[in-house]
Amino acid sequence: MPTSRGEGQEPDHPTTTILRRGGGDGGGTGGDAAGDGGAAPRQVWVPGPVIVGAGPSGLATAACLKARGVPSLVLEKDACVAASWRHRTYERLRLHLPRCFCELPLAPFPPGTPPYPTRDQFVAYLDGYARAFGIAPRLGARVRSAAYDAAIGFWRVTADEGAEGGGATATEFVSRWLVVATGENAEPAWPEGVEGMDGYRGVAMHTSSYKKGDEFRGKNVLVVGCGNSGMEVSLDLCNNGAKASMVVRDKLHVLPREILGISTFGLSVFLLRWLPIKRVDSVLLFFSRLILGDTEKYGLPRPKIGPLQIKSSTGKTPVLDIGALRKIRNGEIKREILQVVPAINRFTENGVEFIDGHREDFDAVIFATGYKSNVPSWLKEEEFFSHADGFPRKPFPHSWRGKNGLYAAGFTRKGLMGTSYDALRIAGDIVDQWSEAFASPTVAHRSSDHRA
Ligand SMILES: Cc1cc2nc3c(=O)[nH]c(=O)nc-3n(C[C@H](O)[C@H](O)[C@H](O)COP(=O)(O)OP(=O)(O)OC[C@H]3O[C@@H](n4cnc5c(N)ncnc54)[C@H](O)[C@@H]3O)c2cc1C
Ligand SMILES: NC(=O)C1=CN([C@@H]2O[C@H](COP(=O)(O)OP(=O)(O)OC[C@H]3O[C@@H](n4cnc5c(N)ncnc54)[C@H](OP(=O)(O)O)[C@@H]3O)[C@@H](O)[C@H]2O)C=CC1
Ligand SMILES: O=C(O)C(=O)Cc1c[nH]c2ccccc12
Repeated sequence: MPTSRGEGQEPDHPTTTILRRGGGDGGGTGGDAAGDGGAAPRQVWVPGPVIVGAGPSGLATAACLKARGVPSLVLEKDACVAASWRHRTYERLRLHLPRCFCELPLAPFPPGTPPYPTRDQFVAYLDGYARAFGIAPRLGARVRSAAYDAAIGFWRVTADEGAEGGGATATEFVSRWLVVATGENAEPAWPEGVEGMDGYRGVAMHTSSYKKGDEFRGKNVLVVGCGNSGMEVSLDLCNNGAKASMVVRDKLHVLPREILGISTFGLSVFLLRWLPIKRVDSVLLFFSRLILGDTEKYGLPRPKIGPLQIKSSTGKTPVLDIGALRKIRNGEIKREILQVVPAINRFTENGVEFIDGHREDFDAVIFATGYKSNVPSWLKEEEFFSHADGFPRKPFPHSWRGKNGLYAAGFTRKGLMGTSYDALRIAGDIVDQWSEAFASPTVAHRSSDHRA
């Protein structure tokens, strides 16, 4: 194993070693010198990969590495693992794909888990997963920059720690490998060009902050956006006695969650083994019409291209209906169909003005306008990751590996199945290099000889 030049082991992460502390006090091992205003960040050498993000993708990658004897250091900005699921989803959320497509490698869901696990069951599964593989991420470590240092052949990853207490401490982690696992849904996407939000007297929020419908009982709520979040939040509002209206700005595919008792997703995966994607789309649309009726009649016209083709080319997930469509049909969820972008022109004091000029009062406006990657805000690399959207430039199945030890876990636009694929591929690739490092004196020498 490559050896370190550092002074001592970090107590909570035995895989890391302090190389140098801020302010140039090369000899100290305590935390005293770290984070002095303006001082260089303290440095920690990480023998295995640095993984950014302790969601399903980061945990799965760390577990696959651990199972094959390679340590890693997971950096997580929040105070817990699975923070997106725990803190940025609503209470009644269930996985919309059956559990067999959402399991992470090497660990099935516990017996008794229902076919579509609830959010709390999924979070408990992820907590147990981290425990089972002994993954103890460095929590409260927000990565603010990462760059490859070609001169030494290592990644320099800088994280701010302890920001909650006021004074953030910067630490630079130095590693041969960097796994980006910050997620496709790292930040809420707000529509641009909607003015007047400051003067709006009601509640304006993104679906990532929506928890439950009770708070909106009896209220008039506008949901902007009609993906799975918009549909499910509208349904939850409706089930909790709120009056929901939904902005639908474009055509979309709504599919039943199940067809003939089989999950629509499972059926798709099965059919794709035998048929081209276009034919599978035809089958799905045939059954969807049979089960849901003609969605155009309810103001939800379908795009010309099929749902799986759209998912595969743009990443846009079809809506898997869990009951909202019936509410739309019954008029319990009102549609504000507006084909123009942006659909809302501006906020008024008590509601919104739509692009066609009509105004309506709303007690709350919930943006279900999706998410974006945050990779461009911190990764100083543009060959593998696109700066425009923060995704790898190459689509699945080539999206997992870049150059110089850079990897992406969970950017396949294929949900948790994509996460498992990435984790296994990435771990396999790093394990091969790790084994070579043991065998080859050159690589081992290069690692151990590094002085930051
Ligand atoms: C509401 C919702 C429901 C979904 N349901 C399903 C489903 O049923 N089935 C399915 O297959 N997929 C589903 N998805 C897709 C979803 O993206 C994945 O399921 C999964 O959460 C992706 O895991 P991840 O680890 O890649 O990202 P995340 O779970 O988002 O984890 C990323 C982690 O990185 C951390 N992080 C971000 N930036 C930094 C930084 N700069 N420094 C340090 N840490 C950072 C975050 O705090 C977070 O903990 C759903 C998505 C949403 C939004
Ligand atoms: N139960 C579950 O498992 C759930 C899973 N999810 C998953 O989470 C991910 C994110 O889903 P979601 O949050 O719905 O995001 P999506 O990106 O899937 O959907 C965003 C929606 O907002 C619309 N939109 C964006 N900007 C505007 C605007 N300015 N005015 C009007 N409409 C706008 C989009 O329209 P357009 O299409 O025209 O761009 C689209 O309908 C998906 O992968 C989804 O499948 C989400 C909820 C529940
Ligand atoms: O939940 C999501 O958004 C997913 O990405 C899961 C998913 C991947 N491919 C699909 C095709 C149809 C519906 C959901 C998905």
